[in-house]
Order: sequence, then structure tokens, then C-alpha cells
Amino acid sequence: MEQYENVAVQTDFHIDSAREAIDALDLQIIEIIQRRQAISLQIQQKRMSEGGTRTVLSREERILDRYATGLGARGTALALNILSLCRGRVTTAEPGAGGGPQGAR
Ligand SMILES: C=C(O[C@@H]1C=C(C(=O)O)C=C[C@H]1O)C(=O)O
Repeated sequence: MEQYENVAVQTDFHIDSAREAIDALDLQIIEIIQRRQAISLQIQQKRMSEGGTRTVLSREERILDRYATGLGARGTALALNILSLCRGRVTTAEPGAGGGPQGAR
């Protein structure tokens, strides 16, 4: 362990392998969000087929609270983006478009 700018850094720490771990986690996060989109869409379609609304703000507020509790103020921003991604039609990103599945408004 070495000290650098008051941060303990393991001497056997390698940026390349740490980045591989981050890349794997990012792929998992994307996959989890895509699964969340599919489940959220099913709920929305079911509710709308019964004459209800697509969105339920009270439920979304509870979700925002959860992310704020876990991750702070930026967790709220993340949750807003996740809710936006999960709202509406799920489409596949065009190759090279640089974006993931988009939620239609
Ligand atoms: C999925 C639902 O429908 C909408 C989408 C939500 C979500 O993606 O978490 C939450 C509330 C609703 O606005 C739901 O009511 O649970």
C-alpha cells in the first residue's frame, strides 16, 4: 500500500484490469436498465389498457427518494433519467448512434 495525495493505493493495483471491471459493471448496469424498461413498460401498458395513466407520480416520488437515500442529490438526477428511459416505447438504439434504448415521449 502506498500513500498518494492521502489516498491509499494498493501497489498491485492495475488500471487496465480495474477498467475491465468497470466495463463489465457498465454492461451489467445497461442490461439491468433494459430489463427495468421492459417490466416498467408492461406495467404502464396494463394500466393504460384498463383506462389508467401511463405515469403515477406518487410511485415515482418513492423511487426518487430511494435513489436520493442511496446516492444523494445526484441519485435523484440519476433516478429521473432512469424513469425517463423507462417511460414509453422501448426502441433499439441505431448502431453507432451513441445512445441506448430511448423512451419515446
Ligand atoms: C412502472 C410503473 O409505471 C410508471 C413507471 C415507473 C417506473 O418506471 O418505475 C413508475 C411509476 C409510473 O410512472 C408503475 O406504476 O410501477
